[in-house]
Amino acid sequence: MRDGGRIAAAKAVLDDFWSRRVPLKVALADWGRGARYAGSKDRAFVSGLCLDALRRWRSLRGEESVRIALRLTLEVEWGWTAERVAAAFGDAPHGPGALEDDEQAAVPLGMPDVPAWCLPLLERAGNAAAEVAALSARAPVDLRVNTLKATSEQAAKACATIGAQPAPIVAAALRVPAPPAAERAPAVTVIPAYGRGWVEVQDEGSQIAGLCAGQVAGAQVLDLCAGGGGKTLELAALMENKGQIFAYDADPRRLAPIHERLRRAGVRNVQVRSPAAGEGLDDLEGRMDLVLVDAPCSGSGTWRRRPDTKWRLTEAQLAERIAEQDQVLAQAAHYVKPGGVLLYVTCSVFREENDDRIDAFLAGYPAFERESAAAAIPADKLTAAGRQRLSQLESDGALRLSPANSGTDGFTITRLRRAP
Ligand SMILES: C[S@@+](CC[C@H](N)C(=O)[O-])C[C@H]1O[C@@H](n2cnc3c(N)ncnc32)[C@H](O)[C@@H]1O
Repeated sequence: MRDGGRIAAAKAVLDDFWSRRVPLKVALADWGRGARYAGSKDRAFVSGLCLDALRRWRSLRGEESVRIALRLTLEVEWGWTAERVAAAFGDAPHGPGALEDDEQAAVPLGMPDVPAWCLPLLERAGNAAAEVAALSARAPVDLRVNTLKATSEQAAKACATIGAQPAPIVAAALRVPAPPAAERAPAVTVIPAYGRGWVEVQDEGSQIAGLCAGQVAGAQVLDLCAGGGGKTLELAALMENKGQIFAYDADPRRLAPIHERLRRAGVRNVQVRSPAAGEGLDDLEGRMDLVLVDAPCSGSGTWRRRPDTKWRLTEAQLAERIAEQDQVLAQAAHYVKPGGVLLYVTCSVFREENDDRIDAFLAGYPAFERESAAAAIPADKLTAAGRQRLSQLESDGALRLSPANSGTDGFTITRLRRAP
């Protein structure tokens, strides 16, 4: 496809996204089905352009005009010259139509690139201007080395072909820097090291959240919101396949990929319990050394990777997530043994989904008490600089990771100990 055709396609996808408010990947897939002529490079261009436009939608004037947002994305983010952009727009019959004078003259606005109703929440979370800017940037691809199958040296060597470098905080983690705008990130899932189960794609912040489980080899662990198993796999490696993990999720469809992932990663200490098979958790009551609640949340910490989700989030949805968080915390409490730990994790930076939920929980469950999450991480799992950094990121009883303060996705981690 010619550039003009690709830009016109991005406009059609964004128009569809805004009119239906579906996930961007749905709008892209629907366009792709009708565009059999589009090759993989065309699809990557269209999706990359849509994502970059949505990352800075308000400051690139998307609320005013999709065409202006696309023009500014290409010029400001992708570094195209004004002449190249104008030629592509006006390339009849492929392009989206020649730019008008007012479209040519539009300059970016100094607007925060989040929905207006989220601003007070981010202000309460602190450092709002820097966080909003960091949440609107591209993210690197982080890899977790699966120590059940490879050493960090083996994995680092095998992933050098895709530009992976040591990540700054987690000792064995690898990071593929975000590619320059207009370039594609390397396809991690096609490299042999991925096929062999040596590495998993997992943001460094998510890896840190899992490490807050602490010294768990040989322990009895319930991963109550296991979903596709990202943290289950990490816990199994941390436990060196010793002890037992029960992986559960209220939504059996979310659990579906876990079986294949466990197999590929060489995990042997996980029992999947699915409500679809009528498998409950009653026998685990009061028996778990650790219950991980990787809670359903707004995902505000992941807006770098999924910028469409910030524009789709509504206040009603946030209220629903908050109700689910209260429910799942209360549920989790019953499985923690006396002296055991409840680890509460969200990929949200909002205090409303973290501190407020924990305060509400502790009011009803006074046997639990906050303890340091960063201090629980086994020392050898962090780089020296990472250990120091994390010790500075704990405040009001939670470890707070974010693109601006730790260079990771936003995660808030609270460790609660049940009295013996
Ligand atoms: C953030 S996702 C989990 C991601 C997963 N741990 C991972 O690392 O890939 C949250 C999950 O919580 C599940 N969930 C929501 N309410 C629940 C409940 N009351 N009990 C168990 N799971 C629940 C959702 O179905 C969803 O899969």
